[in-house]
Parts: sequence; C-alpha cells; structure tokens
Amino acid sequence: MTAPAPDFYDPAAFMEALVAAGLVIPTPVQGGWGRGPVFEDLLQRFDAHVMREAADDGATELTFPPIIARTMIESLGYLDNFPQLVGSIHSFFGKEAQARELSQRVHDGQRWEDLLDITESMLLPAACYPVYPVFSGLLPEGGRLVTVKNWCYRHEPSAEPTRLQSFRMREFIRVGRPDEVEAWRDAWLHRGLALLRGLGLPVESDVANDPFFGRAGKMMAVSQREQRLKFEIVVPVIAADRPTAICSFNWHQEHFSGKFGIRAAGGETAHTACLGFGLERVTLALLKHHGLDPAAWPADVRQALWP
Ligand SMILES: Nc1ncnc2c1ncn2[C@@H]1O[C@H](COP(=O)(O)OP(=O)(O)OP(=O)(O)O)[C@@H](O)[C@H]1O
Ligand SMILES: [Zn+2]
Repeated sequence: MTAPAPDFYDPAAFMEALVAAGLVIPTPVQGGWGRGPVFEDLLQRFDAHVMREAADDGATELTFPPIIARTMIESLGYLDNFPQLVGSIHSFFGKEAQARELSQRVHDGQRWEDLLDITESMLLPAACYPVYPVFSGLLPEGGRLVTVKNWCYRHEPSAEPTRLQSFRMREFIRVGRPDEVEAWRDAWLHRGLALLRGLGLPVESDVANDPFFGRAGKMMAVSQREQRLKFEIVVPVIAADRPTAICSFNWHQEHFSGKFGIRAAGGETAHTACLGFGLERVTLALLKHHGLDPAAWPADVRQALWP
C-alpha cells in the first residue's frame, strides 16, 4: 500500500479534486452541490447493495415526498430540539397588487420575503419521520419493518464536502416489543459494520448524540449518551482524528409510539428504532479510500457493487 498523500485529509483539496473529476458539480449553495453521473451511479449502487444484503428481512418499502406537514414537525418536538436545522416552505398568497409589489422589489434589488406566508409544509429533516404515523394502532405479532429512501434537508451550510444541506438517507425503521426492537438494533450494528468493512472502509462504531440546541440540549445529549440510545458508524473522510458518521442507529424507545398511539401485539406501548445510511457520505468515503476512479477500485469492492 502506498502512503496517503500529505493533503489526504484536506477538505478543500478533496472538494477541488471531486469537482475536477466531474464527480461533484458546484452550485451557489453551500452543501447544495450537484452530483455527476459517476457519483450518482456509485450512490445508487451502494443503496442497491444494502437492499440486497437486507432482502431476507422483508422490509416494506414506502416512498414519501421530501416534505412533511408542519403539524408533524411541531408534534415531533423538532422545534424544541433542533430549531437551528429547520427548513420551512413559504409561498405567495397575495392578489394582483401584492404580486406587482413583489416583482418590483425583486427588480429593484430589495428584500421581498416578507410578502410570503408559511405553507402547511416544511422540508423533511429525516427520512423516517413520515413513517411513524403509519404504525398507529395495534401492531401484528412480531411488529413491523419498513424501509425508505429520501432527500433530507438540514440548515447546516458548510464548505466541507461531507456536510450537506440536502442529502439522501436510506433508512430502516423497526417497530415492535421493546426486546424485539433492541435486538434488531444490536444485530444491525454488527451487520452495518460488516457491510461497510466488506467494502474496504475502516469503520468503527461509537455511542453518539444528536446536535440538540442550546444549554438544555447539552443535558439531553448527555442523557442520550448515558442511555446509549444513539450509535454511529464512523470512518475518516475529511479528518484522520475526527471521523465522519456514515450510518446512525437511533433507539427512540416510546418517543414516537407514545405520540402516535403505536401498541405492540400484546397491547403494551411499542418501541421504535431506526438506522440510516447517509448515502452521499458513504459515497464520499468510498471515493476517499479507494480513489476517484471507480474502475481502479479493489476487485472485491467492485464485485460487491457491480454484482
Ligand atoms: N449534513 C449532512 N450531510 C450529509 N449527510 C448527513 C448530514 N447529516 C446527517 N447525515 C447522514 O445521515 C445519517 C443519519 O442522520 P443523523 O440525524 O443520525 O445524523 P447526525 O448524527 O445528526 O449527523 P452529524 O452528527 O454528522 O450531524 C448520518 O449518519 C449521516 O450519514
Ligand atoms: Zn430515523
């Protein structure tokens, strides 16, 4: 093996190389870059690989748009925990006169956003959120397993290639008796590590916490860690000493099932857990570790992704 180049973990140099190779297409939005055909092909191939590995689990695939009801965001407590990340959809509800004013202000280079009003929707921050209400009521024996893939929005603009404002997640969502759900989470933690190591990524898992807002948020983060409710699989992508989370496991216990009245087959309140692969981050990790030309990737990695 050759030693990595000195700039191996320079995020700006990595981004520049991705752009020069046509893998990534710059746009004026930080963390809003476009994907070239090779990048997108790799991302879809990784997703297909995950779906093949999970095929025997029999997850039901559901598809939702990348928007979510404002009332859902309110009831999920997202505004209490992550107000810094939200994306809210606004539109124009005015009449002719206001439309003329809007147009005039745009042409005059003045601010115009106060002429908009909120709509009933917000941008989806996590692919699993629309799924929980689907489970409302009494679950069948053995609970349920659903998978979704979706675009997620988080307002965390950054020039760093692995921190996007709009990105995709492949998630699996398990709901059932507390012991079933915990066992599923534990099993997938091992499966996830094996799957990613099988693609030549030097991944590790660790207890983690969500980026809860503010001072009260610090305490929530500590408690989440103490209860070991969140795990991440991490791999160095833009820094050797600060590995990037490419897959996260969240055990919500009764958080969602209490809100949406989800009961296990025996009648007790169910538990839920989800796991999500960050698809752009996995793709970036593969490019970082195997090089920017997928034709030259190790044979076993190619075999897994080009079966
Ligand atoms: N801003 C982002 N850009 C790209 N991928 C992301 C981003 N935020 C999260 N992800 C991916 O989605 C997965 C699931 O999201 P989750 O909410 O658990 O992330 P997170 O723990 O908040 O991530 P981080 O701690 O890095 O902000 C993460 O493991 C990661 O791979
Ligand atoms: Zn989730």
